[in-house]
Amino acid sequence: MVLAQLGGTISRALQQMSNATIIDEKVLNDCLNEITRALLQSDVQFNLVRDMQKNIKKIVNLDDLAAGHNKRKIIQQAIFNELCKILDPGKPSFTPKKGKTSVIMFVGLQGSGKTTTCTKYAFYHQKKGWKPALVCADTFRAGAFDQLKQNATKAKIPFYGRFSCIPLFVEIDLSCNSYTESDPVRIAVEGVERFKKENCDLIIVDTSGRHKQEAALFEEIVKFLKQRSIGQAAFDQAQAFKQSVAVGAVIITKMDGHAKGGGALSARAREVEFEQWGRIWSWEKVLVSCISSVASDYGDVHKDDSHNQVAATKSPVIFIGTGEHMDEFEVFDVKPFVSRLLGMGDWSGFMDKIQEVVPMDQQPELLQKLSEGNFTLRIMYEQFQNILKMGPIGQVFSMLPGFSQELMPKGREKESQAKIKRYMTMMDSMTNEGKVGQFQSQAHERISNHANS
Ligand SMILES: Nc1nc2c(ncn2[C@@H]2O[C@H](COP(=O)(O)OP(=O)(O)OP(=O)(O)O)[C@@H](O)[C@H]2O)c(=O)[nH]1
Repeated sequence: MVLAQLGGTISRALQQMSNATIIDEKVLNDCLNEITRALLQSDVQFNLVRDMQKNIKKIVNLDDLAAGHNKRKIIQQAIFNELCKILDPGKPSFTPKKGKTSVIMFVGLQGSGKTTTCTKYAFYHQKKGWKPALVCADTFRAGAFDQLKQNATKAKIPFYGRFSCIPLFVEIDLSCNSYTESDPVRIAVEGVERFKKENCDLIIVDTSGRHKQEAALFEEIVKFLKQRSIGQAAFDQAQAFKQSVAVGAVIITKMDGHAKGGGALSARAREVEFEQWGRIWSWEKVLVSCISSVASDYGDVHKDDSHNQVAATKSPVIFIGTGEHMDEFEVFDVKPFVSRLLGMGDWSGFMDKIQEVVPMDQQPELLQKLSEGNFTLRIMYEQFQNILKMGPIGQVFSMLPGFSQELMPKGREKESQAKIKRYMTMMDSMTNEGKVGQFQSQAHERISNHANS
């Protein structure tokens, strides 16, 4: 993962600077040059990197810093702040409110990862106590409905959609309320209405991917907007949004693999096409655009395209996709992200994860047991379970200071996860065979022998 390499290189440059006996101009320049090289290799725009270097040199004027100043700390802080500046769109992101219905429509180019990300987004919120639902309005790609259905079923999230591969209007009554229909607008409207009645607070609509060059870009979604009888006033208002307001938020997908994600994340506002997004925006509030950080996904589209797309939306990045699995999905928040990138950890994210997996009502009980020295095999088993529930362990560990993603490539991460599962199975069979007592008394015996010797 290029981002892991970027983080590793920057941390190493900082470490080398910290190890120097005296911080002089040469040490500072070496450190900045190393960071600059790493950022450019990750596709961050040249101008941004050049400005960053200039700003840091302005802030860290070694001649002016009196003796006694902690130069290392000042340089580190300046680098941290400048990296945050590069990634910060300077605009708050859209945040849906729990308990209040929000309809979120996912848009993006073909293959950017919309269907996968819809489920990740729903799953993430479901774990936090939301009531999400998925609507598949992608009737263009055969298999899109099946893909969403499969993912939704796995995550136990209600879904609505229709098969597009079977001839029009042949209605097949399935238990999942899905039958054939090729009009995505109708499907989306029906799905949204249905889940509103069921009091879902996060209704996520997956749409079909569009190729950048298509003339009828998002035409069906605009139709959808009209059909929603929002009234002329609202429609006019929506027109007024044209170009000035685009999508509510952006999710960058495929930040794993060979993506040079730095560029996609740091893209700045620029006028580009997709003007229709402005109109779509006011329909039921929010559009989230999925943008792949892998520029080659778009075939003949220019390499720089992922930058342009983020820029086009002028919207903040809210999540990043880091793999094909449901839990390979991370909140994107500039400061914690930079902090993790530099191996400085993200304690608030870590605590958030812990609270997600250890139910609030069980936390005092667990603490009580631990404080009494009452650590049993059962507790250990439950904690292993919790670790697995927290998501990919590389993702979790990267929230701890000193951890570098480089240290845990995906293969090794899976290996560790598999080992934990093996230990759990062993513990399970020990419990079932009543061997726990035997094991514990053996362990006690060994401990007391050790203490006596
Ligand atoms: N490595 C990686 N693969 C991803 C990620 N997100 C999606 N994918 C993969 O990208 C491919 C396309 O994803 P889809 O979700 O089908 O994309 P889509 O935008 O819905 O596609 P269309 O509906 O055809 O436009 C699939 O093979 C996904 O598994 C990610 O974050 N990392």
